Amino acid sequence: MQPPLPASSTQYAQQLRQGFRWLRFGGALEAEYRAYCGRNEHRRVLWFSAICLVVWGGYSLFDLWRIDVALLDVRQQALLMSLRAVRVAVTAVIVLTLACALWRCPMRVLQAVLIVLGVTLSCGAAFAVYVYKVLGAPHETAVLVMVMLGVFSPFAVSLWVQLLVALLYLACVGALAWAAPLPEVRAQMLRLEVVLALSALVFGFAAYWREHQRREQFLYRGDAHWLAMRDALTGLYNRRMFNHHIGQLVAQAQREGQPLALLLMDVDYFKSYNDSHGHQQGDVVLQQVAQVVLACIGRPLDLVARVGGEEFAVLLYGSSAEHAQALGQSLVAGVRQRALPHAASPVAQVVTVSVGGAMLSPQDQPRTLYARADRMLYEAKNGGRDRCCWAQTLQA
Ligand SMILES: Nc1nc2c(ncn2[C@@H]2O[C@H](COP(=O)(O)OP(=O)(O)OP(=O)(O)O)[C@@H](O)[C@H]2O)c(=O)[nH]1
Repeated sequence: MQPPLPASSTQYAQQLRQGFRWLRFGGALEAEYRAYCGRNEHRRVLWFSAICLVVWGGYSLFDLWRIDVALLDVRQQALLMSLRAVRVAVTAVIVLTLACALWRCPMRVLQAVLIVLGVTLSCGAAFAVYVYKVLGAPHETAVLVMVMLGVFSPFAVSLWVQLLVALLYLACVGALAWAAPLPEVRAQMLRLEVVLALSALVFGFAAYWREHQRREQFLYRGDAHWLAMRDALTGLYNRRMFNHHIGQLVAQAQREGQPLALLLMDVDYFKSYNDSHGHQQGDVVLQQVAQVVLACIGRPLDLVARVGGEEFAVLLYGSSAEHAQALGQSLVAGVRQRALPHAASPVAQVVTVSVGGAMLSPQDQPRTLYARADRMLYEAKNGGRDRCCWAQTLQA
């Protein structure tokens, strides 16, 4: 359980200070951001592809109804058939995207399908305009700007991928202009190319700021979340998180019949240390002590918190009494071995700690377990400090 957050507060704050104008974070933050973005993507893509299906399907049905094949010559009929084949292919890609979102397929697959959808949908729409122009049928070029909106809407892909799709789209319109059999069709496709290039610029700019804002929100949220859960000096959990976890772990241990140990640790004569070495140096000692504790625990469910000024708590889930007692001794020895000079301490010439520990009993509440460990801590203090005392009985 320690630490559950991959990045530290300073990493979020540092990235905010550094900026991210290329829409990319450094180190592990980028992976964390992508995982954060991926949480609700399936639902968004589901809605997006459902809307695409309605719009694209609606236009396809409308075209089936309005164009009379009998009035076309053989070449025109072949062109219309190829458009219908394109319409079916695009509809299939939309349905595939819908299915991927519905069955919550892996993000990588969803992203790949969205790219294919972006390319086929936009190029399919450009091809439709081309065919109508060649057939002399009326068409609405504004639909293509809507397609551009569709290219820049999907949330699951980055802006760079969206721009790539837009470029492919523009290349497709350019190719159609080049292949156009009539000069007026070519001119129409070239005009379209200019309109689309301008709209890609506008939509791309808007998409840039949307992603920039999203990334900024992620960093602020990450920083605030980290600070709400952690002690800023040591990076350990704070008292609030400790209270939350002890309640959960006590309930879980009692439900599953697992042992749970609580150790409370307090730096000895810390007031004298601050008085003689200064508060800043005192802060360094607290950080060193936190490192000792972190070095001593290693199992995934072990939890360490700074629960007071110079007081730390360790929760060991599933740990035997022997293991917990040995760990208490290691904490005392570990801090002593750091050999942090403490000339004002009557116990030793170095910083020492006292530890009190207790095992959870079946009738315990979080507060009774805490009270028992706290009594042991006082016993360790009264017994001369620089030691670990353990509750002999399970009763509070
Ligand atoms: N440097 C520093 N000091 C702190 C911090 N939080 C609390 N303290 C100090 O910790 C000291 C705790 O003193 P006491 O509670 O009297 O305990 P003690 O001097 O360690 O004595 P014993 O616990 O009986 O051994 C106080 O002087 C606080 O000002 C902190 O974040 N940094």
